[in-house]
This record gives sequence, structure tokens and C-alpha cells, in this order.
Amino acid sequence: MLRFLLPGLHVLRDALGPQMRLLPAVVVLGLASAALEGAGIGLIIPMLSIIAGDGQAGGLSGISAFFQQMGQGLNDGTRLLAIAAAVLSLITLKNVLAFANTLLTNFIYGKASHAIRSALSDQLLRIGYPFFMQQNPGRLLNIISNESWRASDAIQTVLAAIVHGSATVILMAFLLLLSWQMTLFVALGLVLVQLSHAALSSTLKRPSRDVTSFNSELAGRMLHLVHAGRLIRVFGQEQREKNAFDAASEAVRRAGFVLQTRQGVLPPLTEVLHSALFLVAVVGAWFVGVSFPVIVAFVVLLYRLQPHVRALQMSWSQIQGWSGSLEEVRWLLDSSDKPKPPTGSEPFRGLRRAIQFDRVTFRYPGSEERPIVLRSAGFQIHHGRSTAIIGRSGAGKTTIVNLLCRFVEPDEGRILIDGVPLNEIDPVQWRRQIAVASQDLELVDGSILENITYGQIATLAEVERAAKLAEAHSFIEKLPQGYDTVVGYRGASLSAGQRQRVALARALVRDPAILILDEATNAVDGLSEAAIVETLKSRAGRRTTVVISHHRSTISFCDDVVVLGSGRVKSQTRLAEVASLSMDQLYEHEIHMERQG
Ligand SMILES: Nc1ncnc2c1ncn2[C@@H]1O[C@H](COP(=O)(O)OP(=O)(O)OP(=O)(O)O)[C@@H](O)[C@H]1O
Repeated sequence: MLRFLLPGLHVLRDALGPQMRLLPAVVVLGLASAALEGAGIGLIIPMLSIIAGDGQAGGLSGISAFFQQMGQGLNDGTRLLAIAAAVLSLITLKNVLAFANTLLTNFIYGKASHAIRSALSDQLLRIGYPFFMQQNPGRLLNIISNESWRASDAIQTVLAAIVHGSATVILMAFLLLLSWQMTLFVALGLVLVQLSHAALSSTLKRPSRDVTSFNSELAGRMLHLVHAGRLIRVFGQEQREKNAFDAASEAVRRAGFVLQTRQGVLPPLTEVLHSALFLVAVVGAWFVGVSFPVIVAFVVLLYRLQPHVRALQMSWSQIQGWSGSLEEVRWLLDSSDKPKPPTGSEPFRGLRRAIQFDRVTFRYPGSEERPIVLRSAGFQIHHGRSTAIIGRSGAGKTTIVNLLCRFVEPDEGRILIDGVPLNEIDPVQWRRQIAVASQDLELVDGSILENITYGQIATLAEVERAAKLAEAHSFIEKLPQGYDTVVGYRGASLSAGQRQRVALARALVRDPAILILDEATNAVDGLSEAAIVETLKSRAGRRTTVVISHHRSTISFCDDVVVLGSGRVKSQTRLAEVASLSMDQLYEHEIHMERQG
């Protein structure tokens, strides 16, 4: 029930985590400071009696009589001063407690906000890779950069609501002790105000979802402007992109306006209803003959109560207004409908014999209509040899890399590593033995040194050795900052060929048991490529290499070649046996396959 009323409640509960145990302290501090405030207001009764010249007035009952007794026996002047000093002490102490509560709620809020952001980053790192193939990056960016902050704000609002709720309970108790009839009347009025407030607040969920979904679209457009800057300019599409961006931004504005207008109605409406209730209570009290000091104390208490009740009601509507944000954060944090990360517990210490694709069938997740990429594919990658995987564009070469890296899993068939199914092998140990250089694996925004040693502890000598093997050392040396040159976002300050050589050095510095090169040198000049091929040759017999390329020169050093076509493995043979064939002829090469699975 509460979950229905407060959308995303368990996002908030999970975010609070161990801080939940601090919530009773927030309540106690809230109750204590409200009690001090109520007592201070109660002391107005004897003060007013003294000022009205009726300091020893009787005829009061309940808590009013209790306050009226304060300082009796003292002369009026001393008593007035003593009561004033007591009121000031109570107000001071109340504010000290209120400040302590502010510190405590800020601490809890900070911890909970951090917990939300940390859980989101944890989830993004943990989810199975196919998730990123299917999801709109704009939606993910919007959740991380916008919605997570609104979820944090919702936590602050809930904490504030706890404080206001505690104050409301205590001040209502004081009101009850002053005059139960007037309090009953006020309580009834407040219930009516809350009902009308809740009815209006419930209309906020829909516009809140609209704002969230339009924000996702806008974030996607922003990403596009950042990533496709060159494309847009080359094709002269600035105006079209501007129109599309403005339309997305306008949609956010319109949805935001609807939400803010509906939210904006609530504070004035609440104030008018509260004022009406306030006036009716005062006038009614006079009509039923409540004494002047009690009316004043009641009115002051009611006056102090109002902001707390209004804040409580506004918290409610704010959380309804953030329901779209909370739902988005909850969606991303929910692992049940997300692809699972690869699992497996078999230890893996290195390839000894071969990787075997055993009748592997695969189709990218997302839709049943997607064509089958690999159909019962069978071939082998032998230990210590270099295997070229070739085929026309779209034949499924990169998909084989994705399967080897366990970004995706076969729908049917198995990949066997020395006879052990890959999905039973510990993925961390497996990935530690492979290194990939691919045009899809971008550089990170940092120095060349940081890029080459990414995820690897290496000495400068080892880095330089890898850079030399990748034909990168000579160009790096010529840069003014050498290995400390910052490459910029995705390596933007380097040429395509330089980026590829740094990426190759990054793979080589690990000296991996299995090196996978997916179009890793296609932007490198012929001379450099020839030198890189020599490097790769030197691994022969010791390490396993998989090379994907459309260039005959790049695969020239390979021992074996696997030809893909129409979702099938068309042939697997020794490259020496087909050395005379051109790349085009190789693509059409179809023979019986050696030891196919
Ligand atoms: N993330 C994806 N989601 C859906 N389909 C995909 C995805 N990636 C690739 N495909 C499809 O899978 C097929 C094989 O793609 P793959 O990238 O493996 O081909 P490739 O042989 O490496 O091509 P190229 O030589 O052009 O790089 C293609 O039809 C492609 O449309």
C-alpha cells in the first residue's frame, strides 16, 4: 500500500541502507525540538495573564492550568522576567536540537545520495554486455546525470517529512491538551485539506513520467551532437540537427511546464485552505468562550503548526512529482530483467591445445526477426598458432570476438577451451588471458602511458617495449610530452593510425596468451603494418593470435584461415595451402573443413 502511495519507496529504502538505524534519532530530535517549542508557546499563557494584570488567574484546566502555575509565588515583575528567560532558553535549546537534526539529516542524505550513485555505477559495470547493445544511451545518461539527483532529492524530502511529521505530532498534542474541541475541529479540517491535496498530487505522476521520457530523448540528442560533430558538419546538417534538438528541448519544456503548473497550484491552494481553517478556529473559540490567554497560545501553536503541515503536504506532492525519476532509477537498479554477467567457476591457467567452436548458433538479442548471424559454426583456433578469420562485411567476424570475450553467449552449441565449455570457466581468469585490439575499443581520456598501461601494472621499460613492437614508440617519442601526452576524449588528438598503434601496444604490454586483433591495423601505413606483422610472427609457437582483417597483407603471417559466409564457416584450412588466392577468391573459398566440430 505504502509502496503504491510512495512510488520508488524501496529505491529510497535501499539507498538509506545502514543509515536507516539513524532514522529514530531524527524522529527523537524532531519530537524533542517540537516539545520545547510547544512548552515555550505554553508559557505565553502566564506571561499574558501577568501583562493583562491577572497574573494569579484561575479557572484554567489541563495543560493551561499547568503553565499558569509557573512562577506563582513570585512578584509579577520577577515572575515575568523569569518566564521570559525560560522561554528564551527553550527557544535556544529547541534551535540547538533543530540544528543537530539538520546535521544528522544532511549526513544521512549525503550517504544515501552516494549510495544511489554508487549502486548505479555498480550496476552498469555488472550488467551483461548485451544490455548496452539494446539500450538507448540517452536514457542511461539521463538516469545517471538527472534522475539519480532527483532520487537523492526525494530522500532529502523524506527526511524533512520525518522532521515535520514529528513536529506536527507534538504540536497537535499540545493543541489537544489546550482544547480538545478546537483540536478536533482543526484535525478534521486538516484531513479535508490533505484529501484535496492528495487528489491533486495524484495527477502529477503522468506529467512526471513525461518529463523523464522527454529528458531521455534530449540526453540522446545531446550525445549525438557531441559524438557526431564531424558527420553533421560534413553533410551540412546543422540546421536539421538544431531543429531536432530544439524540438526535443521544447518537448521537455512543455512537459515540465505542465508538471510545474500542477505542482504550482498546490502551495497557494494549501495556504488559502489553512488560513480559512485558522480563522474559523479562532472565531469559533471566541464564540464558545475560550479564555483570551488560551486562545492566544492556541493561535500561536496553530501558527507554528501550519508550516510543518504544509511542508508535509508539499513533500507528498514533490515525491509524486518525482515518481517518473524514481521509476527510472528503480528500473536501472533492478537486475531481474537485465542480461546476466558471464558466470563460471572452472579455473583457467592458459590455453594448451585449442579453442573449438562446436556447432555454435547465434543471433543478437532484441528481436526474433533478427537474422541468425552464425549457424552451426564449427572451427578451431590452435594454441601457439595464428588464425585469420575472414569473410565479407557482416559475415560475423566481430561476433566471434564478442563470443570469445563472453560479451554474448551462443544460443546453441558450445565453445570449448581445451575441451572445457567456455561458459563453465571463470570469466575473470579467462579474460585475464586474452587481450583485444579493435577499432571499437576506444582510448581513454588520459596520457599515452595511462592508455598503454590501462588495467595492467607495467614498468616504463615494458611500456616502451610494447610500444616498439606496435610501431608506436617512434611517433610517441617525437611528441613534445612523449608518453605523457594527453590523448583527449577517445584519443581525439591522435591520428587514426596512431590511435590504433597505441591500442595495439595496450594489448601487447599484457603479453597475452591469446591476442585478438579485430581490424586493429587497418588505418596504419604499409611500412608500419609490415613491421607489426613481423612482431606478430615473433609470437608464433609461444602465443595464440586471432586476426580479423579484410587486408591480405595483415593476415599474411597467419598459419590457419577460417572463412565465414552466409552465417556459416565455409572453410578452415592452412593459409599456405591457399597462398595464391586473392582476398576475393578466399571469401568464396569453400572446402571440407579440417577437424570441424
Ligand atoms: N549489436 C548488434 N545488434 C544486432 N545485430 C548486430 C549487432 N552487431 C552486429 N550485428 C549484426 O550481426 C551481423 C554480423 O556482424 P559482425 O559485426 O560480426 O560482422 P563482421 O563480419 O565483423 O563485419 P565487418 O567486416 O563489416 O566488420 C551483421 O548482420 C550485423 O548487422
